[in-house]
Amino acid sequence: MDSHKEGDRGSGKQKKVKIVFVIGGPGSGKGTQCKRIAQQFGYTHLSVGELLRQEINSGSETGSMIQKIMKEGKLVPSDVTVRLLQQAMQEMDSDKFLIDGFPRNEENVQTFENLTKMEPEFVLLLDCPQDEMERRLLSRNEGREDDNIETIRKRFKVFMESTLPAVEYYESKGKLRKVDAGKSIDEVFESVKAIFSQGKDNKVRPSRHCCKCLIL
Ligand SMILES: Nc1ncnc2c1ncn2[C@@H]1O[C@H](COP(=O)(O)OP(=O)(O)OP(=O)(O)O)[C@@H](O)[C@H]1O
Ligand SMILES: Nc1ccn([C@@H]2O[C@H](COP(=O)(O)O)[C@@H](O)[C@H]2O)c(=O)n1
Ligand SMILES: [Mg+2]
Repeated sequence: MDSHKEGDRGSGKQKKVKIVFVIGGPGSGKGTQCKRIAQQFGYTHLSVGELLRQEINSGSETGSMIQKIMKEGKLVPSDVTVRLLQQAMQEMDSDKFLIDGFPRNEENVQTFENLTKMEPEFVLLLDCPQDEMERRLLSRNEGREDDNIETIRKRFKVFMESTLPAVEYYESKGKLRKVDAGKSIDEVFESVKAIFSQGKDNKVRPSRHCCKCLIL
């Protein structure tokens, strides 16, 4: 896949595919905000966690490998994750994708760039204090196997150690857009809307501590 839709090749009309990544700690509200963004701004919402859970539910060998990793709060190898994501993107007739929960580490970034030859337009970071994320996950009640305190703590550690370096990569490229996600759903969406309405020009100034979650 490249940054132009396959079906447009040969017609002389090549449509550029727009990608926005949405990242943030576990429970920062990625899924909640993505649903609203998709509805209001016409994006196709793909949750990478959901794609991995679908693979688990398919009963495949890859699915049982993913299940063990998820239970431990760890990250699935990027070649597996990116191939599932690439397949889902190819199946959708869309030129605007909102990719929820990706990238989670620098390997995710490199594998995505290598396999798809695409880059995100920008990356939305939902920046939320850890105690608030923990409260939200413990009361989510959706039956997720990883919503227990042991796995939640492991997921926080992975976020700090593996995801934040990927956040910093996009910050250094001027592609990071950060919102305070510790507020109510409606208030967070107001900040998110401002970013999606302004598009490219709404850049954040680099800061020493790019993330509230850093201050534990
Ligand atoms: N701003 C908010 N204020 C209070 N509760 C929220 C807010 N945003 C989301 N929630 C609730 O917190 C829980 C986690 O939200 P959500 O599933 O959107 O997070 P997430 O970032 O996608 O988490 P995960 O990484 O585990 O998939 C849900 O029960 C959701 O309804
Ligand atoms: N890029 C990713 C995304 C997710 N995972 C694994 O799935 C779990 C759940 O993800 P959510 O986005 O639904 O929270 C996550 O804890 C990882 O185990 C992944 O490996 N790589
Ligand atoms: Mg989610």
